[in-house]
Amino acid sequence: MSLTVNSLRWRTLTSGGGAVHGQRSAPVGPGDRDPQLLVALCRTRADLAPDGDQVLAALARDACRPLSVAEHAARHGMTPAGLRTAVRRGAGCGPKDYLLGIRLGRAQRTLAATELPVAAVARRVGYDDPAYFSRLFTRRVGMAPLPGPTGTHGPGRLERPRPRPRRPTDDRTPAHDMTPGSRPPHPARATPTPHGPPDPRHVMWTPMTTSNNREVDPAIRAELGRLRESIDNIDAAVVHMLAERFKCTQQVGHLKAAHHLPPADPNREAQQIARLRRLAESANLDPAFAEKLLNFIIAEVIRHHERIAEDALNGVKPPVN
Ligand SMILES: O=C(O)C(=O)C[C@]1(C(=O)O)C=C[C@@H](O)C=C1
Repeated sequence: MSLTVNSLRWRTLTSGGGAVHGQRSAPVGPGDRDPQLLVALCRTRADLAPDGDQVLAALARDACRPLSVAEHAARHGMTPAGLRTAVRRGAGCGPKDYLLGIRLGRAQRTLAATELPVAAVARRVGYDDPAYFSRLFTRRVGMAPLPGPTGTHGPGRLERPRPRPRRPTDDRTPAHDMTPGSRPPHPARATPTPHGPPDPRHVMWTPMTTSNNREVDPAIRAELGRLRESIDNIDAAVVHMLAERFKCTQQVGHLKAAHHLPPADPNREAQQIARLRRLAESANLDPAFAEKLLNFIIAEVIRHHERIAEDALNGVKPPVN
C-alpha cells in the first residue's frame, strides 16, 4: 500500500465529516471510520532526507556545547548558510532556535526529574548565567524554571502551572498547561481585576456559547452541531491513534527492558521533534504546539518504560502478545 501522509490525512479527515472541508455531506459516526487507515497513518513515515536527519541528530547531540552556529556548521563541513537551510528544511526553524529548543527541552526534563537547583541545570545545558537562562526558559516555556518534580501523576515536564498575572488588556495567548484536567481560564468567566472589569473583548465570546441557557439562533445551533460532529469524529480518531501508539510503545518498553536499554533515547526524540515541527509547519499547525504535544506524549511513554523496566527487575513477566 503506498500512501503519503497528505493523502492519508485528506482521506481520514474527509471520511469523518464534510464540515472539515466545507462540504455538506452527512457526517459519519466513529464506527464508520476505517481503522486500517488510521493505523496506516500511524505507521506512515513522512519523507525526510536521511542526511538532514543526521545533521539534526548531530546538532541535538552537541546542543549543550558552547559552540556558535558557524562552529556547528564547520563540524559538519557546511557553511553557516548551508546549515541554516538544512535545519530550516528539517526542523522548520533556524539553527539557533533549534538548538535553543533542544537545550530548554533537556533543562525541562532535568528540572522535572531531579532536585538540582536551577543554576546547576542551566550550567548542564550550556548557560553559565542562570538569570539569562531563566529569562530564555520563561519566554519559551511560558513559566519560570522550578527545580523538582511537581504533581503526583503524569509527566513532570509540562504539568507545572505557570501563573502569569494577566492584565485586563493582555490578550496574548497563554501557554497551555497540559496537566490532565487543566485548561486555560475561560475568558467569559474572567473576574474583575483590581484594574477594572473583565476585558470586553473576552466577554464578547459569551453569546457564542450554548451552555448558558441563552437563546441561540437555530441556524447557528445547526452549524455548530455540524462542526461539533466533525470535532467528535476527529477526537475519536485521535484517541484511536494514541491507543495504537501506546500499544507500539509498550512493546518497545518490553524490548528495552529485556535488553537493558535505557527508557529514553534523546537522539531519537530530537529527530521526532524536528520531523513533527516540519510536518506541523506544512499543515499550518503551530510547530511549538506540536513539539509540546509530542514531548507530553513521550514523557508519558518514558514513565511507562520506567515502570516496565522496574517490573522486569522484580521478575514480573511481560504479557504474551
Ligand atoms: O523509540 C523509542 O526508543 C521509544 O522508546 C519510543 C519513544 C516515543 O514515544 O516515540 C519514547 C521514548 C524515547 O525517548 C523515544 C521515543
